[in-house]
Amino acid sequence: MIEIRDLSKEFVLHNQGGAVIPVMAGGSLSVAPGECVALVGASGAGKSTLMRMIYGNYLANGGSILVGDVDLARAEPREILALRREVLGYVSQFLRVVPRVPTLDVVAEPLLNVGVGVEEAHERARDLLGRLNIPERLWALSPTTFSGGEQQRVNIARGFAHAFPAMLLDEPTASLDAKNREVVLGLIEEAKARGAAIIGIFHDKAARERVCDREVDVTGFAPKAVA
Ligand SMILES: Nc1ncnc2c1ncn2[C@@H]1O[C@H](COP(=O)(O)OP(=O)(O)OP(=O)(O)O)[C@@H](O)[C@H]1O
Repeated sequence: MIEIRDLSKEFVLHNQGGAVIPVMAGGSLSVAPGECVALVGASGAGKSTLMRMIYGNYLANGGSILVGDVDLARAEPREILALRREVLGYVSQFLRVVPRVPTLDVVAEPLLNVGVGVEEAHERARDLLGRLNIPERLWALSPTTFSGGEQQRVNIARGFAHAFPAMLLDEPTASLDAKNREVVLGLIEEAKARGAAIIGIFHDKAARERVCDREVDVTGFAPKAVA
């Protein structure tokens, strides 16, 4: 489902004399439906950079990143937007929303975007918000004033609303209490069981060991030392 081949990436710092920072050269990784792969490696190894390239936020310098039949290293912006709507989900660490939109609509929106009816979308949103212990009295309010933990859980509910065939998870259990951490691990397991291919960054080692099938150390994607 996700097939990365011979990926390379370097950053050029135009405001610092055009300094070139090579981050990746020859990275390859493949994730099958129903599989969860954890990206590991020391701070600065390139985990976030790889996730951003897969999501189409950073452009690769070489190689290919196939998600389904779209190559993110070459795709047009409209193809990337369609892929993000239908195929590739991304659960970031922080919620970013349009102000004044009620929480229930924030969570239901990804379903409405793929053509699910309002009733069904709201039903799924209510189910997720309930499971993630967001009190019902908050569902009609915008999450902008919610606590950090509540916003994170709304973000997770939104990220898991549509059954994306491929998902990127950036620290999905960070700073959650034990009860909600358990709910999120359950959502990840359900996504795997329905065939989602998942790539995640999990600093929570126990979570990683429970839901991930293998670890890939992105240090191995670093450019080999050049003389
Ligand atoms: N936008 C950018 N411009 C320039 N350099 C960048 C940019 N983003 C990342 N880098 C560099 O790429 C390298 C990899 O960074 P990245 O954030 O991907 O690491 P990481 O493995 O996710 O680290 P951490 O675990 O600390 O989040 C670092 O050397 C970083 O300085």
